[in-house]
Amino acid sequence: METSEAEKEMREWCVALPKVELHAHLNGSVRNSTLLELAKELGDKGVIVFEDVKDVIMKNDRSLPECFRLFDLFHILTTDHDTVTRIAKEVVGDFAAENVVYLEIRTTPKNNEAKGMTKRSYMNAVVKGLKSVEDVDVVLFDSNLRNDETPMSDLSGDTKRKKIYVRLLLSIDRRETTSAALDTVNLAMEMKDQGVIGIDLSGNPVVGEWETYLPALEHAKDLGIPTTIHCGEMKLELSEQQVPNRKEIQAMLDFCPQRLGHVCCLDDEEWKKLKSSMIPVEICLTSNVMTGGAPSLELHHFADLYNAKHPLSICTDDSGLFSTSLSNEYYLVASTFGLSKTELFRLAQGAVEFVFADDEVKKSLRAVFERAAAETLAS
Ligand SMILES: CNc1ncnc2c1ncn2[C@@H]1O[C@H](COP(=O)(O)O)[C@@H](O)[C@H]1O
Ligand SMILES: [Zn+2]
Repeated sequence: METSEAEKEMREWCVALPKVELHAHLNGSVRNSTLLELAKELGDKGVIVFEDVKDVIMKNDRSLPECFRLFDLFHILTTDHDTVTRIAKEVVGDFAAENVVYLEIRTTPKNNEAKGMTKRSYMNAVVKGLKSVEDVDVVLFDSNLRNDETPMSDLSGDTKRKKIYVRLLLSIDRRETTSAALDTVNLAMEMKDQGVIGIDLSGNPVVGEWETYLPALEHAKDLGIPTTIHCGEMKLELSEQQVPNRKEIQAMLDFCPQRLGHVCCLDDEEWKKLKSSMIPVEICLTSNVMTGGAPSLELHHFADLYNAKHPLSICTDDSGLFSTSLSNEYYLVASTFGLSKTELFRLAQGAVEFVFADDEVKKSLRAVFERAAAETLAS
């Protein structure tokens, strides 16, 4: 009984904690209730069989290959302009509700001729969703920065409107060609004044080759667009695939992106290289354990990197797909690795330094954490 009271108090503390989310895929962050509603609509139209889809959505344990099959299904459910707008709006609302004060959402711009969709129109639909959030102040453009210093997260839980900075990263899917990847980078450049500030490389790690995306990532670098790369997310079982995988991890580290995602399966040399690089790592505990990138929470490489004082940020990856939240991920850090509230707070605060937004935003976020420190750490 006592434990559950303590757990409840800690969980509430993690919700109240101001947080920075740097690794969240739009289509992986959709609420299950929304997916079910969309599936029902398509079921009624005879496009899919609702009962089959329902079971897949509600299933909890998922291997990485299953995740990618599921994403193909999600994309059938979500990929029309109005639905993209809806999910973008909901996802921002959900993060803001748990006191995320700065959010980088990443999403793969999609061409879909049948729906009259281009990568640009897909992104316009995302931006429309971000602009249509009603209950929360969404700050989407740097030029919109206001000078007021209204606390964005209110730890005493009063009714002040929440405020959240939102920025967009455009993902290159590993299934894409060099030219499609280049299109995505050029689109990011075109949409710089609409909250797009970075490029991500993601998708099924057993698909595609580093050399295919490299020209696009180099192009981003030339244009001064920051990049984050999914790196070493899972062990490749087949021996003939282990070679390119090792080569790929090396190449990714050599590329020196601004951040790396996951880094679950590095060998000793690569760990050394990563640690000396000081490239910040986006840590996704639940995701890695559910997809097998990490053997268990207790054995997750978070502990090693944290003890080595490597720059880290705690992230959800796919909060919908893995039924988690950023507050829950912080709770798991505390309950698994025994971090104190002060250490947890410093971890959340530290992530401010790794955001892709400009210095003005960073300054404002630092102030949010400074203000929150006294109250949060006193309790
Ligand atoms: C679980 N670990 C993961 N590893 C690699 N890529 C992932 C991922 N989770 C999500 N994605 C990438 O994000 C897309 C869904 O969001 P968007 O359609 O872009 O909004 C997936 O199709 C995949 O490419
Ligand atoms: Zn990811």
